[in-house]
Amino acid sequence: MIKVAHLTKRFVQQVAVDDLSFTIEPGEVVGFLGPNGAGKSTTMKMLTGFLAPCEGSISICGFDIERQTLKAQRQIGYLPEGAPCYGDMTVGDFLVFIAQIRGYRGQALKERVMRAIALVELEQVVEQSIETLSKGFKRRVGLAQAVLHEPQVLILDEPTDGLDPNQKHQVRKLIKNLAVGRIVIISTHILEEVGALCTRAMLIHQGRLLVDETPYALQSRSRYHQAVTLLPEQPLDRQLLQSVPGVLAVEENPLDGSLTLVAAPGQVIFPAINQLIYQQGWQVRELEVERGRLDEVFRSLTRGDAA
Ligand SMILES: Nc1ncnc2c1ncn2[C@@H]1O[C@H](COP(=O)(O)OP(=O)(O)OP(=O)(O)O)[C@@H](O)[C@H]1O
Repeated sequence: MIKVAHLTKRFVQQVAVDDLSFTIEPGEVVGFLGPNGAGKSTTMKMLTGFLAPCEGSISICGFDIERQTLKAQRQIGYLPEGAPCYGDMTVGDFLVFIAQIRGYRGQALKERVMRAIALVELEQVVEQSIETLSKGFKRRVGLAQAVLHEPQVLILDEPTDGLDPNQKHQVRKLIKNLAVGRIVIISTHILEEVGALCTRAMLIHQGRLLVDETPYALQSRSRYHQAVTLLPEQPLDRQLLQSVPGVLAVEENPLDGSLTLVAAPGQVIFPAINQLIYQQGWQVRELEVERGRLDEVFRSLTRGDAA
């Protein structure tokens, strides 16, 4: 378990982290969200013991990060932002080096390195120098060093930043596999990642914890929660659509000519819309219900508008 109480970090110019408190249980995958400069990386650096807090306490699996730093750090695998590695080393040599730093020798070292290589599927590049790898493989090498000692806690700073969609998919799959029974904290600017990967979303803004809930609950704050979007094959009677009970607004999407019917808060409009389409005999090519738009929720919360 991770317990954070009243965590605060001040730099000369500003407060980067401002009185954060939370606990995280094994099995949780927590997404740190927030605009640039929100304090996500600073929080991660304090969680991993690389930066001392000004105030507050952090306990990692029962070990205090300031008083029992090494014991706490043994529980943690950390992928820093950008995943710096030694570029001129081969992947294999780098992982052996990390295993040695972690205190492994002989057969145990060999086994750890082999297991990490297998876990993040690095077999084909073991002999290659790190600087010649694609971004996706570099990130995987970063993940391999983070999981080598099989830590209970994984802290991953923007693990899919800059990757192409295939690589993103692969790294997310890896993280999901690694998450079983562990605590995983990732920071990300990619909102879809939160829905795809996380069991819990923590939105940090100006160093403060603004929201701490499931990704679904976060989506439900959207104006478009339960909205129905339809792509008609003919012009539809908008007034009729607008008059359906629970419909708050009808919006046209000029890019594809589809219509989005916004539901009033707490209303479910899909069945009534579906019925209306059937009754009127309208030809509709696509019809879908939205869970909500995370980018809109993110913007409204971090700009201070009501969500
Ligand atoms: N070593 C430092 N010295 C002074 N200020 C710092 C230092 N590290 C971070 N900051 C400041 O603290 C604030 C929080 O930075 P942090 O890197 O934690 O944000 P972030 O949420 O990770 O941002 P991003 O999404 O851009 O990575 C920023 O205003 C940053 O400029």
